Amino acid sequence: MMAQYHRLKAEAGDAMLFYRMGDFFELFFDDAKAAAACLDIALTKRGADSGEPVPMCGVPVHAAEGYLARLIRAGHRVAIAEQIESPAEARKARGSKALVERAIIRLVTPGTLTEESLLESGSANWLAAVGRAGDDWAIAAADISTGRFELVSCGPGELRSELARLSPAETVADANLPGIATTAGKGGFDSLAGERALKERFGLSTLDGFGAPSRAELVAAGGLLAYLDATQKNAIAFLAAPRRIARSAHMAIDPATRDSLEICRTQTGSLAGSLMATVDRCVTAPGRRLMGADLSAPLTDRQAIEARLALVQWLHDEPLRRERIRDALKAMPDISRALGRLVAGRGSPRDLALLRDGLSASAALKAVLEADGDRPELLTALLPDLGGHAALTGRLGLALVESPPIDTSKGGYIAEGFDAALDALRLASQDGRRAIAALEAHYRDATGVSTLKIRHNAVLGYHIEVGTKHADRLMAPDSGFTHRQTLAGVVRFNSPDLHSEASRVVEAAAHALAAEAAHFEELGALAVASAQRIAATADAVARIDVAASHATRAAEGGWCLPRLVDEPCLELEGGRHPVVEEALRQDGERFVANDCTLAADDRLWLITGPNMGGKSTFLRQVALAALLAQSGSYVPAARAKIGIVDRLFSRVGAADNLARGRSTFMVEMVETAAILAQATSNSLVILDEIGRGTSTYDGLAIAWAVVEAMHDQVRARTLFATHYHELTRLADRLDALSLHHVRAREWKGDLVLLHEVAEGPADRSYGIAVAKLAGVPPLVLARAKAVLAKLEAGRDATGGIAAGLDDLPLFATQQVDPEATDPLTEAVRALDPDALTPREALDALYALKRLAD
Ligand SMILES: Nc1ncnc2c1ncn2[C@@H]1O[C@H](COP(=O)(O)OP(=O)(O)OP(=O)(O)O)[C@@H](O)[C@H]1O
Repeated sequence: MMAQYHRLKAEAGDAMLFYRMGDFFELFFDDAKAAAACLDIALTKRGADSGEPVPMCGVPVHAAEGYLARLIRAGHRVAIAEQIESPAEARKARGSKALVERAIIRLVTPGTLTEESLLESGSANWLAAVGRAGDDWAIAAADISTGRFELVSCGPGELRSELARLSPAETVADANLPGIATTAGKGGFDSLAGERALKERFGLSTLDGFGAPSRAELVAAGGLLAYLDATQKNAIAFLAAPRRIARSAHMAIDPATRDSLEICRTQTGSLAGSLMATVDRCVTAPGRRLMGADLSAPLTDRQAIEARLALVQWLHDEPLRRERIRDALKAMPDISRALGRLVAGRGSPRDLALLRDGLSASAALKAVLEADGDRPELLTALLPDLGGHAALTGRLGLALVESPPIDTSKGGYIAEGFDAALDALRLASQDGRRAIAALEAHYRDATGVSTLKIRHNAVLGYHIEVGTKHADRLMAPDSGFTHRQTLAGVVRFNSPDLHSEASRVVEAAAHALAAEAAHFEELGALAVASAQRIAATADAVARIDVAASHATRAAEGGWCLPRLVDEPCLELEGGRHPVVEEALRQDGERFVANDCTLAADDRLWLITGPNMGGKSTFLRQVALAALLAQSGSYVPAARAKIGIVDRLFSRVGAADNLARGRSTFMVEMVETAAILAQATSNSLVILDEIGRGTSTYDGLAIAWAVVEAMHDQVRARTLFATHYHELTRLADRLDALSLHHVRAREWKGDLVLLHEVAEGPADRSYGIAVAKLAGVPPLVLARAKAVLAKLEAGRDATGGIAAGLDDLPLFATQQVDPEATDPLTEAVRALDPDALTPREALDALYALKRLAD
């Protein structure tokens, strides 16, 4: 057995090996130690290997899923080694002491899960494979729990953003990718192998139907399919035809921006408090997953966005229609995941019932939608996908009981009346059970033992049981009973009549079970045959659910339909931050709405004002408005006009980020550099107190230069919040920059924050007033005031730290002029190598070196 174990363990590699022994999965050696610690189960010892006791632990097979979930969540991967023959078969084939043959039937990894209990219903579970061909990179991503399959090409700089959009449960690659956690792939990262695997998988002779994937995409797809084959073994993971996603089709949002805007998760990793949590009103699991995908990847194609918005508006403007449709949606179970399990061969009759109910519900939804004449285009396009399953639902409706069990071993999921032969078998088994009950009554009479019972267990099957003191009566040679077993307190017997009735029951039940299993297989195959169309239905339902959710949320919060335009502007009237607004409302406070009017000739807003004044909130609400609008949602504002944003950047100055324990200033500068390199004139950039993580002089200097570069070079719509009051001087020189501040007032010595964004610079900084608000002791406050007075007097006398900056040449004239020369260049140009002797050449070299020094 140990030899077999070691062979399987070698095949499992770094995955833990679940080794099936009867009713348990056993783990040995280091696997046992790691699993016992992670699962908090007993670590024992068994036998010896090379003279050492073998550490061991085990989990019962029927409860394995729960343990698997915990191991996967803790970052382990698990290989399942099953018995692939019964002990009887092993004995028959290889003698009485033969070892049962085992094989790894599946590698359970975070990116290849299909079980309900291992997955989050509200989010997709992506497995991503990264491929590369020369300078081109690509990601092939699959969620085999629902069959989604995407191919995305990207430049080397975009890889992280794309992975951040997908947020995969597992990423596989051929080699280590710096800064990205990956699992080693299982080969196949090769464009020819990829092409072959895709063709084979989808039964095609050419991939033109998939839009002729790029070489890098084929490399990625090859790696992905090889990994799926290696982990799923003989089961076929569910994959719909791949969708090629053009990188430019959605707003580029890099990982730092996603973190900072807390789109699907907060910075601490929770759903509560994220944008998703405040926006989501979906009533189906596929809808919730699509909502997450939409918010993670807002569109850039105006028409596509407007098509989504038209559907939302259609649902928003008619509350009764909306409620009718949401009611129909509520009846919809998660058919995508049920289908994923069935395709992978891990489905149950319960999954078939989910399909039956879900597909009937979608047909009902279709009827509700068709009752409305004037439909938006997107809905008309979705309608056909909602129906067309009548044959399948009809058959499932007849075949299955109302709510079938997940466990098939006891049968009972095929409905009465579906199969006459099955009904007859069930009847026979029932008759037999009734006959056994009659036999029990008869034996009680005949023996006079009123406590006599006919029982059933796995070892003896049906048997007669009496208390020890009555046993003698049945022991008599002519009693007609045969003794089987004596236990403390009871004695057990058999009889010819019982034996024949019991055989009838057992045989009929076994045949009934087999008949049910055959029906399950046939029905499963029927469902799997229409997998692609069922997946399309699930997608259509999800799209409608998302639109209904946006409509509901907009109606709840009084949000507006945004107008999208191509020119780079961003106008919000009465804009609000949805998450902060909700948090304030829970505390019974009111959110102060603010306007924003960025335009080509007023594209950089410099915002000053006291701490806690609402600068960060304002910045983020503008970014979120663009993100929501482009993902097809209404916007928390009274009016919104938004020029399509191609890339969104949000950076928070180092000091705000301290809790994350990085070398903060460095990170801030790296990220700022990325914005300066990547943002375009169609981007939206939010910079919150950039430069504050270093000394005042350095920080101001960097902030100053970044503002100039954003204004002159990048020309993106930019909101820049800062405490460096000195920056406001830039307004005199940069014509598309304007000054704004969050208002505050001091009233009877106390600071009142108004959270209103107004024009012009802040009159002063109020830092000490905020400190007072925070409860800094009066003595310290008094001292701070004295120090401040001294500093301000000094500043007034010298012009402050920014004195002289007004004389600085404009940023543009600071550029390196390619024509300008320096003495070293002139000296080099003056040399004529052909006219020099070796000795003169050496002298010239010394002269140049001196000049350089
Ligand atoms: N428009 C608003 N209406 C009502 N309350 C608001 C508004 N904006 C912000 N607040 C409240 O003020 C708090 C502080 O806001 P925010 O973090 O945006 O301030 P800040 O100016 O960026 O502060 P700091 O400079 O210290 O980072 C928020 O948590 C919120 O409770």
